[in-house]
Amino acid sequence: MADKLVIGNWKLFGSNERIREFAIELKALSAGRLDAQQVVICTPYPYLATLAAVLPEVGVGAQDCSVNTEGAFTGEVSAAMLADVGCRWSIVGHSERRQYHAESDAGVALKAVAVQQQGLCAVVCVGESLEERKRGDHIQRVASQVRASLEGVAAENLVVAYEPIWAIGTGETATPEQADEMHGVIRQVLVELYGESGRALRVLYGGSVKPSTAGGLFACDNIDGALVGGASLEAESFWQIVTAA
Ligand SMILES: O=C(CO)COP(=O)(O)O
Repeated sequence: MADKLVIGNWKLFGSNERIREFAIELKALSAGRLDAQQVVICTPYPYLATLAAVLPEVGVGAQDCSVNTEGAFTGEVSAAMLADVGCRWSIVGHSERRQYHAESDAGVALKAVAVQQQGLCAVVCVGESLEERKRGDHIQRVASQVRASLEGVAAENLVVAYEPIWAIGTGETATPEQADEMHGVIRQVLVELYGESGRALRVLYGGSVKPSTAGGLFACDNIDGALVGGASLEAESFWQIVTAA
């Protein structure tokens, strides 16, 4: 498992029954080789506590978090609540949140701060659209997204995930060269923002990661792990990606 970090993002999938089956299957496949610091699963909110109970061998993560701590904010879930149910990670700024809920870079940064203030690790997502890549604007776009999405965010308990929008759920993975190039750019920005501690931050790749593509991506110097959507829903394919790390 080297020192890569693999995070599964279940998005809007799952059920109590599915999580219990998944736990049994993953325990059987992994036979004691799981490390909760390196393997994380982000489920919908209602299943976080179940996951923490049935699969303590993995880190438990949420897919979003409120900027608010408590109050009259119907429908929101705070970082303190996430911590309270055994959650140690939260994705913030996923492109699906940015697209369907109009989340801005500034809003994402506030969420990351809220997550970190409760001692959770924030997984901040960035990534360009297909149009931006075709125009040749992708490097500049992602660099500016990283800067703006990390405004006020600490280097401690921070992971950045590069997820090109055109590669999410499309079956079209970025090539290791495309991903490694962008990860190098992101690392440069992290050094700009945090000095030498920025160099040690983990930058994950996400977007159609499959057992067949994980090895090539993980072989790249700048790729510190993966944020896996579809392939994290089955214990077998998820475990194959974890073992490729
Ligand atoms: O959005 C993703 C993970 O956050 C990637 O999803 P897929 O792996 O299904 O492309």
